[in-house]
Amino acid sequence: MGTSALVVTDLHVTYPGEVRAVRGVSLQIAAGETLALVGESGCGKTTVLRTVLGLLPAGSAVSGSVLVAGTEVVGASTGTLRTLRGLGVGYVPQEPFAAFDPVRRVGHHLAEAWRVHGRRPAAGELVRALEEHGIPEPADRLRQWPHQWSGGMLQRATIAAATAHRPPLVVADEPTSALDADRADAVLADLRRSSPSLLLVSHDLSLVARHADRMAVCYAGQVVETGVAAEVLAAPRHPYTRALVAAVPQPGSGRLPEPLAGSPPRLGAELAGCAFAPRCRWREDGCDDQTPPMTGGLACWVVGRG
Ligand SMILES: Nc1ncnc2c1ncn2[C@@H]1O[C@H](COP(=O)(O)OP(=O)(O)OP(=O)(O)O)[C@@H](O)[C@H]1O
Repeated sequence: MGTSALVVTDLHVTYPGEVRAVRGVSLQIAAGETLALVGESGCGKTTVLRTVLGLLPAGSAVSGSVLVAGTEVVGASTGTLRTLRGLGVGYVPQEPFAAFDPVRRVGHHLAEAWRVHGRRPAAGELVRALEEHGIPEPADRLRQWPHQWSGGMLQRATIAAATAHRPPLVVADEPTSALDADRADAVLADLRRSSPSLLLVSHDLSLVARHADRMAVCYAGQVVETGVAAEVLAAPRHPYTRALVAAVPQPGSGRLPEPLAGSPPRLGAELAGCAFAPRCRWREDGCDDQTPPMTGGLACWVVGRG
């Protein structure tokens, strides 16, 4: 078997101010695979992504291991991380308009993917990059300003920049949340086609169902369930995953969405027991005592036993 695109082992990240955003996350992405990281706002998805990119704010405490195509990110030098970004891992941001400098032409932004590595794109390389992502009349388009492009086209240009050097892994943080459903599907299809392996952060479970091979469900900085995306979504096992799925409207099913009551724990303190227990309808005595271990893709004292 070849080297995995990403192996995260027992990752802990604490931001300055004692915010324990990630608490013992382990993940693996095989070559060719798309893994979706899902969960409510604040559960630590972006923090995992920032760690993979080596872009945590100064003063953050990190332990564990993050191997990107075999290269250790945790504790790596600034130089190693700079080389890794773009060559080892490409990044697609959430908001394409925010990613582009409004007073620079699109071609300038795209060329930056080469400049950061001390290179200059060869003649025709920028045009080819846009062509590969279905941008019509790329030579003319390169000379345009970001505001002359649609959000979907700009997001294809960020994908072109992220994959310019064919990195083995691409990470994308809610890459289609600013797009309508049709454009979102087209952009996701483009992203998957051009990414050898993909870590996709998304809160949109229907998008995950259509585009991810596997998924990991995150709650309060921990992974509580992981598995084949279609199987997890069709038959969620963890009480939190069940609640997430039940909260999604299913047009035509005759079933009303059930919003998840309560809020996640504050991330300042050590958590005792299962972090989801205070919101869990299956909670039993003992759930608060110890954190359930991840066994067979599930971290739950009650469901895991049954
Ligand atoms: N620079 C920072 N300093 C301190 N706390 C931070 C910092 N960045 C994020 N946090 C906190 O860390 C926790 C995890 O944030 P993170 O952005 O990883 O969550 P998320 O699941 O990606 O949320 P969202 O879907 O809203 O982006 C949150 O409580 C957040 O407020």
